[in-house]
Amino acid sequence: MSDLGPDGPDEPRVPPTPAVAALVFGDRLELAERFVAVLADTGISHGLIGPREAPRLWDRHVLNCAVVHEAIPRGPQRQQLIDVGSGAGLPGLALAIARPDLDVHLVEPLARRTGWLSGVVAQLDLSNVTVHTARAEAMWDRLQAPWVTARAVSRIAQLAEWTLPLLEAGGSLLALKGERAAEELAESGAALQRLGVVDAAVETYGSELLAAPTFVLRATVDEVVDRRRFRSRAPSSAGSARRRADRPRGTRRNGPAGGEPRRRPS
Ligand SMILES: C[S@@+](CC[C@H](N)C(=O)[O-])C[C@H]1O[C@@H](n2cnc3c(N)ncnc32)[C@H](O)[C@@H]1O
Repeated sequence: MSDLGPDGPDEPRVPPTPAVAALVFGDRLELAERFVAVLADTGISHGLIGPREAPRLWDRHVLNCAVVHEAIPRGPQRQQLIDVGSGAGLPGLALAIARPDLDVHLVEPLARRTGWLSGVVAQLDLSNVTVHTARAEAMWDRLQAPWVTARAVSRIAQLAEWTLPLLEAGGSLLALKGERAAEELAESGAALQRLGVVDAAVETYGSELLAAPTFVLRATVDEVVDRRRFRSRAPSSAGSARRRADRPRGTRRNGPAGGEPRRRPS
């Protein structure tokens, strides 16, 4: 792997490790450095991250994502986390490196991206990561966790539709957002409530460590969300075909609340 950029020897592609990275990653710093090196190399050459991002891979991407681990208390047991729309492994891989006590599921529909992600997981020998090639909605019957993360996937109302059914009762969606997170929450608070969110707030992480802190829109549910609240059509997967086959004849997925069969007009 070359550490020189495409513009020649004066243009280093792998950014130097900032001192603060050791505070965030502790004894996993070397793994984080290897992740940054892969991002700077095949992450860019495979188009998962823009070439202009190379100099700011640490502060704007890997550290910016990893500091969010503070939102997740350490418990006596391993916890599951589902990262939706992982792309180049952000925030999922950054969190899996920072927190080996988490079992991280990367959910990303584009096979080209999950192929790359699986390669990185193998290269870094990360035993706490599983990669799924699927949309979030296709995982509703297959994964459930107390934590779901996402960065730059969609606005919060749409993201909530896709991800809330992946949460256990009491679980939280942690959506990494820009500076306008509070505005987005104000616009979408009512929609989130309708979707089953009982508590939503904007939190900041990394204020003492990073030049620009990370804004997280946290949306919490108190019970497993009834998927019939959602407009999103079930994905065409073996799972949804099976669910359709299981459904009594004459009923529809988006039937009236309570799941009563919709009556045919006589
Ligand atoms: C702009 S990229 C962001 C990637 C990464 N999270 C980051 O911050 O660099 C958005 C990603 O979300 C994925 N995506 C879009 N809709 C999705 C869905 N319904 N379920 C899971 N992933 C989705 C896309 O394939 C894409 O990789």
